[in-house]
Amino acid sequence: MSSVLNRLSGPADLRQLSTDELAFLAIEIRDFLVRKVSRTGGHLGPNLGAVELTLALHRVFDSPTEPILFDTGHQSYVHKIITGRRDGFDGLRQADGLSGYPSRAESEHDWIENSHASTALSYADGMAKAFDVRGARRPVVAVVGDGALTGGMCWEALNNIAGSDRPVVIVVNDNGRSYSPTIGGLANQLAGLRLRPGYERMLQNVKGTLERTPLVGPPLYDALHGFKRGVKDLLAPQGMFEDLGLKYIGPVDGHDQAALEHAFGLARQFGGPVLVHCVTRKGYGYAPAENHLADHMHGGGAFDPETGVSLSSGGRSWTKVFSDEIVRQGRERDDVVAITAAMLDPVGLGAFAEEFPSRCFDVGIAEQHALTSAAGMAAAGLHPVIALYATFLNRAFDQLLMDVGLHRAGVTVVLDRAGVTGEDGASHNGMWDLAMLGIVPGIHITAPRDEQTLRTGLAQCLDIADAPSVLRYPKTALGPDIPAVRSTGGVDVLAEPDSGPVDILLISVGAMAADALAAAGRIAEAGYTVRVVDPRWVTPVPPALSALAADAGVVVTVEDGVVVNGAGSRFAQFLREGSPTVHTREIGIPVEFLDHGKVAEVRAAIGLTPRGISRRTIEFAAAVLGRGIADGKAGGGAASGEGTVFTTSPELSRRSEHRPD
Ligand SMILES: Cc1ncc(C[n+]2csc(CCOP(=O)(O)OP(=O)(O)O)c2C)c(N)n1
Ligand SMILES: CC(=O)[C@@H](O)[C@H](O)COP(=O)(O)O
Ligand SMILES: [Mg+2]
Repeated sequence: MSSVLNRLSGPADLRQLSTDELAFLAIEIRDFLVRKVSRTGGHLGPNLGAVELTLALHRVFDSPTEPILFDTGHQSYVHKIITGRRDGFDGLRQADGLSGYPSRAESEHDWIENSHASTALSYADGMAKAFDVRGARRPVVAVVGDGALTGGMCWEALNNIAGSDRPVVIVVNDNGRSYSPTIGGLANQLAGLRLRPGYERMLQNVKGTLERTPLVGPPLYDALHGFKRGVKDLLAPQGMFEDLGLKYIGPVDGHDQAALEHAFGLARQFGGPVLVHCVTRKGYGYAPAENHLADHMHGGGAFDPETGVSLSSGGRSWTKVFSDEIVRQGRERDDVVAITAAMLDPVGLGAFAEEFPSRCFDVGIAEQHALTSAAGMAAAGLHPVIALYATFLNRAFDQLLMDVGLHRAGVTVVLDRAGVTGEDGASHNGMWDLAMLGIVPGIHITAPRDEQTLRTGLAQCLDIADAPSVLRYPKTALGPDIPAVRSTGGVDVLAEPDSGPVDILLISVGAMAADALAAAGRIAEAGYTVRVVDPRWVTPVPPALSALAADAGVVVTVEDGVVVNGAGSRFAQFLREGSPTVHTREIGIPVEFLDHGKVAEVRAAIGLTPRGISRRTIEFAAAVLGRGIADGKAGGGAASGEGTVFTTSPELSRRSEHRPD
């Protein structure tokens, strides 16, 4: 059979295909996904599991008029292939290339693009209400994973959807996994339903026989139709959904094209809120993914398509250091417990869970619940450590503020993927935590710059029993330790000229230290004296910053977080209280949604590089200190000297020769 994939230009073409052509297309798509994603990296497992489901949806529903929404969106590659974007996969998740999630800029078939889980049902509810108000009632389809279904917003939406007569079609893509097996009562309920995948097929056979039976057949089928509810209750107790007022169809074999299309046809015909329970397998059709027990190749970088083995080296990572340190702490303190929101291994809690199975809790994709549940644990005498990706804390701000902060609960939140994360696009950058959390009364926030300060910082957080504490670090590779030249009042001085006052105090937040030091080298070459410090704690602001600022002409902060109300803003406000005339400048991430691309590319685009930091710092110093960049070499200002003697720790000065750009 000649390629079907190559002659596919849009969903309408799907409806002309024969059963055999569809089956062949599914094979071609799987082969395409493995070939492309093996080169670019991405979410292979989820998409291999959604091939037949997505094909069936586009054959039964008329996208984009009848919207098809993907919760989280990481499983929408097949949808993209079907909707004319096959040729873009060589640039998947790359700057100016195809997004790894739905993107309204890419296609009219993409209605939503937030990669935070558990939102699709709410969007669907809203759209269905809008179509109603506009007198343009039509089905809205939301594909939601069993993992996403553990998120609270789903149940808020279900409450609204089930209570209406609007045609919202909820397609549960149930593969039993988030990254690891999905947890909780809902998962058990779905698992119970999954055990009977033959249910729909059995029903089809009965229906077919009865329809062929003249006279008694049809009325008997109607009777059976009523009985079907009973049969299902017998075969698949699914009262949960039907008691909510949702019609339940399933469980359907999520890889049986005909069964899927039949079920979606029933759902479309029903014309009201309906849930179709599709049982799929993550990684289906590609043995390395099916056999990858950790997460069925849920996500990740480039890999060998023959074996599925990752091509990226393990190497040191912030996550691995946290993973090691939390186990160490867990051995010393039996009050330390850990919480993950369905990301046990990605956030580095796998080792802790293995050593302390009774002290590690996976709450599902339920960050809000994680925070308040942790507050409950703290109230009962434990010290919980919640490990999240920074961006996913956004939705749990009120819980952190009120349920933890107001209650002065000793809860530690460890934020991985803080700062620019790059390839996962706008909604995955961990860029809002410093700006968001600084307003929580009593909160303690630390940003380590290396392994040593991560370990120390975590231990210090665990010693805070009467307030929330937060420790945050990035996705980027973990470099060598950056020792301090000296410390003053808890503030680490990383580099300074040999003598006293300086033109510029450069405050580096957390993992920006290496870039800040590289920038300082450039600044010194421009003839300015500069002291680089790491305050270690963003809040409470270390008082020693005041004296350091008093000894500088200008103060510049650099952080991997939004620059409005970020750490720099807080330092500036603190310093102004002590010295109203202090000149401060903040360098960080602009208040924008950043397009996907490699971390280095995104940082370069926003000037968060040694070159960008030094340029903006020098411009600011020149403007305030009254010296043009050219004559900056003349020294003057708070300190002078031809060029600048620039003291860092010995090993550091060797390294700064090879400064990152
Ligand atoms: C609020 C939020 N928390 C965590 C994540 C990280 N995350 C991305 S996909 C995923 C698992 C999703 O499982 P499921 O919905 O079952 O989809 P599947 O990958 O199985 O198709 C998680 C936890 C996220 N995207 N959003
Ligand atoms: C959708 C999803 O799974 C995200 O949470 C993201 O892909 C995580 O990626 P990293 O773990 O590579 O940062
Ligand atoms: Mg799943």
